[in-house]
Amino acid sequence: MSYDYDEVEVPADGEQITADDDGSLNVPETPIIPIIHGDGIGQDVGPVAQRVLDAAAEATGRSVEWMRVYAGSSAREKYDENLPDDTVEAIKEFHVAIKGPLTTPVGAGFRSLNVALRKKLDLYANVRPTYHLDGVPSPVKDPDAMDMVFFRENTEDVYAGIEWEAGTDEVQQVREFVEDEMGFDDVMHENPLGIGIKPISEFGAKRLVRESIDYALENDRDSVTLVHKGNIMKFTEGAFRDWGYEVAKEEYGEDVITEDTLWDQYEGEQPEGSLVVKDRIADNMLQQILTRTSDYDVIATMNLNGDYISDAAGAQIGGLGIAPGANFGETRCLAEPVHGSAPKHAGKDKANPTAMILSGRLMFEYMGWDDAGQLIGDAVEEAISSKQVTYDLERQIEGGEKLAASEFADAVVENIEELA
Ligand SMILES: NC(=O)C1=CN([C@@H]2O[C@H](COP(=O)(O)OP(=O)(O)OC[C@H]3O[C@@H](n4cnc5c(N)ncnc54)[C@H](OP(=O)(O)O)[C@@H]3O)[C@@H](O)[C@H]2O)C=CC1
Ligand SMILES: O=C(O)CCC(=O)C(=O)O
Ligand SMILES: [Mg+2]
Repeated sequence: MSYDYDEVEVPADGEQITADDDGSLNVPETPIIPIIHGDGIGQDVGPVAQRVLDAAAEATGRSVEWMRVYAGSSAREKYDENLPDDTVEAIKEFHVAIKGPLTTPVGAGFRSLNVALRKKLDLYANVRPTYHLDGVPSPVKDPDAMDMVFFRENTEDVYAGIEWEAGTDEVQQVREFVEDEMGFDDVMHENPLGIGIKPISEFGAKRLVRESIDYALENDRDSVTLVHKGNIMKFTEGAFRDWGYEVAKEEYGEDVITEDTLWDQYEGEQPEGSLVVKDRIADNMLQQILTRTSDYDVIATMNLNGDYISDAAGAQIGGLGIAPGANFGETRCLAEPVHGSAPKHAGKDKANPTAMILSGRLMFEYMGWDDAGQLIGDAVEEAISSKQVTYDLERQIEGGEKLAASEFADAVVENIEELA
């Protein structure tokens, strides 16, 4: 196969992951995997996570040929742009990739490159499994009760970036349309004001909810909860809830029961092996994850709610340094931690690489490398439970040994070699 990239060097060794028409992946023993190290602490956690993933691959008789691709500051240096076509094309072509965080300026400047990647690659499900690792300090009494998997719609909502800046002709045009043509003539305060639009489609909602139910059924989970603010945003978040229930009722037959049916037919006692689909209003849900943690399992929600709730849930299992994630589309995966580029900690070799390492675990699992994934999880847990931790956990663990990001990765690699 020949590739036509401007700046990306395709490794001479290694093979491409390919996909069949039925959506199954063909993963060679030496796959080429694109990696974006990321901005800010991405410079620290990206390369060291790569080292841990190498060790796990090697310990299970495989190897990864990494292919550096660029976005954010690294792309500005190489290409003088934020998100080169090379990067998008490489991830498209090679199917499975991993990235560190990318910085987005607040209030002005370019739009999120993270969102752009998800949209351009149609990675519609942002999946964030949130579970407690042995030995990780947590602000809650029973951190093990947190074992949720967040499915966040990744391509629409106010996150899609349809908005107009205060003082522009465009915002005035939209204002006049909304007031004069649509009849909302007594709703907005006087200028200056900014306006944004929140698109939520049946297509987007249904494919996300479908993905979450499939996951729940395959993994013997007890429930999928649709999280929305549909009492207020009736035709967007309320519609998401309604479309979600439609998928559950129309596409899964008796495999799935709704919470209403659970009460009407089973007096609230969930039948063994069943999957219940329920819904909760988003503000209530943010307290329920703390007060009734074990009642929730798989969560399906829209882009902005999913962003907020996954950081909040991450705090319950020890903070953002620990929380992994991955974006999925048809035959594609782009793994990335929940956290951002944490600029104040950048370049100090101190940020916790666990979230990036465990995102790599998700990527390996997507590739069918479950044994390598398990090894990574065990090796990380072993390091943390023996109190070898980075600054974020050390400040909460009595007698903890504070390690640099690279030293923590060394400890995990050592554990991988011992456990293998
Ligand atoms: N997917 C992506 O690429 C994302 C990008 N971003 C972008 O990142 C930038 C910074 O965002 P910000 O709101 O500060 O959120 P961040 O997630 O970058 O950081 C917030 C805080 O979380 C803690 N933290 C985050 N990551 C780690 C880690 N690996 N190890 C230890 N602690 C960690 C730190 O807390 P403390 O200082 O208390 O130790 C840090 O100050 C923004 O430009 C934002 O747009 C944000 C989220 C996701
Ligand atoms: O794109 C960004 O800068 C922020 C995105 C974010 O917070 C997230 O996806 O969790
Ligand atoms: Mg976020």
